[in-house]
Amino acid sequence: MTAEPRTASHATSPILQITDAVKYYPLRGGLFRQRRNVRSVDGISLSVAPGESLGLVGESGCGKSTLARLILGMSSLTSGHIDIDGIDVSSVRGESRKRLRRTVQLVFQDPFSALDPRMTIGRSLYAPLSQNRIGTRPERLQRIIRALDDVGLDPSFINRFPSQCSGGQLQRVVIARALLLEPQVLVCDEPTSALDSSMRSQILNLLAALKKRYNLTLVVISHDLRVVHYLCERVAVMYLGRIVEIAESEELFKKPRHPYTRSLINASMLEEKGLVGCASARGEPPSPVAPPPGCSFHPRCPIARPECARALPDLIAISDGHQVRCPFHSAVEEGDSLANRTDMAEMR
Ligand SMILES: Nc1ncnc2c1ncn2[C@@H]1O[C@H](COP(=O)(O)OP(=O)(O)OP(=O)(O)O)[C@@H](O)[C@H]1O
Repeated sequence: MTAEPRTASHATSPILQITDAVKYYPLRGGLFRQRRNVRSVDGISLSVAPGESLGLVGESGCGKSTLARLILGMSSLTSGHIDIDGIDVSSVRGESRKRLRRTVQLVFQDPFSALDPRMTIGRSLYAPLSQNRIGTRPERLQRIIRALDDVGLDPSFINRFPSQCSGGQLQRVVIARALLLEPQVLVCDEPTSALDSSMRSQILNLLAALKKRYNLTLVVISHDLRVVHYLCERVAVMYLGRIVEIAESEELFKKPRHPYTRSLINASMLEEKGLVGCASARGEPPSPVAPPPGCSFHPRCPIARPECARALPDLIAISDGHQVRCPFHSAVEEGDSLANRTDMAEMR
């Protein structure tokens, strides 16, 4: 691995600004037909600088993909505001939706389902260019060849069908398709979870190199902490629709301050030792339909006190760029940290 993936860039104004984003899905039915909601995203505020990479981590169901869909304008906000490069994502229609597509693109999790098996790679790549009326036919072909070259594939892939490609090659095609409209922001939802470990490193290296070459802003969603540790300058930890901790990647993995972040890191290290299936924190995550009162992590928290059940703690700044939603954060032990592990180096 040669590229230096993580470099900080905070001086400029944000390209992505999320302000108090809420997404509730109404639940119908139930015994007394009462109105209830799944609180998928429950008041998230974030800003991401141009060229920065932000990781979103948390257990399954914490709202990572919902937040990604909101950023991409694929789902509407219940309340709050999302702005990408001056585009108000919540009110995009017609031409501004096209502008949004040219600004932010999604790298899908599963390359096998992301591409139509009946279409050649060339036709799959041609479609977004013709839909957005970009260039003449020869210019579109040139763009496709350049995008394939960017991801390390030669022009012969234009005539191949997905079934004639490996999983790693297909993920490269998916990344090429995301790059075709020259976006500034790439949202990568579990970009390597469908790949084996050797392919995973290659795709991570490719994303890091592309970020550097095109000054891309990355929002990386992953349950694999090593992926965000490798690719991201900052990491936000989500629990039940809220951010519980956010910090520069190195700081977060060396000095996690929220008990939930600590337990995620512990679980990640146990999984690497082959103890798969171990819970990241004791018990199951509570239902997002009826989250516990106060701090929603308190029923599973090893350092919970009676007052944790009473009021939702604020996200408080404990050092420059490091915020944590726990007033008892100083009781969280540092212990062994993911950032100190030698096997983290193997990702590079
Ligand atoms: N369309 C929907 N209707 C109702 N509930 C939904 C919908 N989409 C997501 N949810 C619920 O919102 C919560 C957050 O889901 P989301 O997929 O965003 O979590 P996640 O962190 O991305 O999980 P995973 O890692 O498993 O994809 C879950 O409880 C999920 O069941």
